[in-house]
Amino acid sequence: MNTQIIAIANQKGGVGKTTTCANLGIGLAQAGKKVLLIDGDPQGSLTISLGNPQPDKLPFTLSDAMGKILMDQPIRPGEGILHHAEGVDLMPADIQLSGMEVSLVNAMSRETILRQYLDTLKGQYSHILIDCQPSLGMLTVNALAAANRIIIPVQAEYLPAKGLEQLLSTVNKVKRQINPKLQIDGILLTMVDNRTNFAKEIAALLRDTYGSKIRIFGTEIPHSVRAKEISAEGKSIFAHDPGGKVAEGYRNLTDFYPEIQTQDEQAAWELGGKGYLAIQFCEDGWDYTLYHSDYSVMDGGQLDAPELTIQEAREQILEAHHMEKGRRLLQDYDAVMDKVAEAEELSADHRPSTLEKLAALASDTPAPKSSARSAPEL
Ligand SMILES: Nc1ncnc2c1ncn2[C@@H]1O[C@H](COP(=O)(O)OP(=O)(O)OP(=O)(O)O)[C@@H](O)[C@H]1O
Repeated sequence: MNTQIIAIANQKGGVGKTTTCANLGIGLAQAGKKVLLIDGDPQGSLTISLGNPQPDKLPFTLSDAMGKILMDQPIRPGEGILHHAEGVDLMPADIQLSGMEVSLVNAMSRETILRQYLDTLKGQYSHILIDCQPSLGMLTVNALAAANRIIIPVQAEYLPAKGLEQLLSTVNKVKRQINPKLQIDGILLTMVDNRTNFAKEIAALLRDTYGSKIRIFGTEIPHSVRAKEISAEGKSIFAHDPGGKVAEGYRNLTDFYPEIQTQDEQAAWELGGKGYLAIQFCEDGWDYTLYHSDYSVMDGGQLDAPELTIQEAREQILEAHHMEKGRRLLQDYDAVMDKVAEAEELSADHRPSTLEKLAALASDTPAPKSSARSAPEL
């Protein structure tokens, strides 16, 4: 099984990491995925919110698992993993994990201890979600080193720019030095209060500042006291308040999530009025086509660099075509391809047929010219 490992990270506390981890995880499990949640925070809030009010009474937690990896001791299959009634598995955490963080400082391969632990579990799950602690310390670095994706929840109440810069620079460092596969899935706005314009302003600010580099999820999680209640209940928002708006938000995020995986392999962008770029993963790298605004072909080719993420490939392609400046607005790939097909059909309709050409020759009047630049000559 190909396992997606998703770190839910933001060094700012109380932005909705735990709530997102639990509800996206349970949402994915309800959609038939095999999901493991990892509590990566010594506060154990994920562990508590999934019905284990006293994490320090649990016989085995993440610090034990990481300790065994550090000591080169074997871990029994499924050791310490708890099962939640709503279909997810959980590797819990308790306060001992902060002691583990201290011992990691002098350990060999200290950044990859969690990765080594997850390597023992990988084939058994389609998704592993890690709830990170609110800091950029060694435990978060371990989570980023183990993950291939990151979701960044941002509370829509504060200007998040400065903290985000720090987080992004840590992500880039981890990507450069330890984990080149790491990529940011997107920023998720949480606790959005629709009675104020604040969320809209923050979303607009985030789009302006990061929109060309990072996806800002179209789905937002509304603010609701019902979300606050779930951690005491030990269940998901889907069980606690299935008809509520927070459940709807997390349901939308869950539905959208598999699409993100597809978008990693093929995507299209509108280039701020200059046309479109479509990219698709192929065996040797990235196949791409640039289109004019009328969807006629401008240029195309292949970038022989399969190690790049789709966003990195996009930037290299645009740079090679001197189009690096300006906006890139993510489009629905299939919708763009439909438009391209329509434009091709239209240009084929306008292309003179052989009969028309012969008739034009006979009557000595010129045949109508093809309007599409992409159309091959007859
Ligand atoms: N959509 C929401 N509406 C209202 N309250 C929410 C919502 N989502 C989460 N909360 C509440 O906000 C608080 C912080 O949420 P959560 O624990 O998920 O954040 P966190 O980023 O994991 O925090 P920490 O950094 O401390 O681990 C909790 O009390 C939670 O119940």
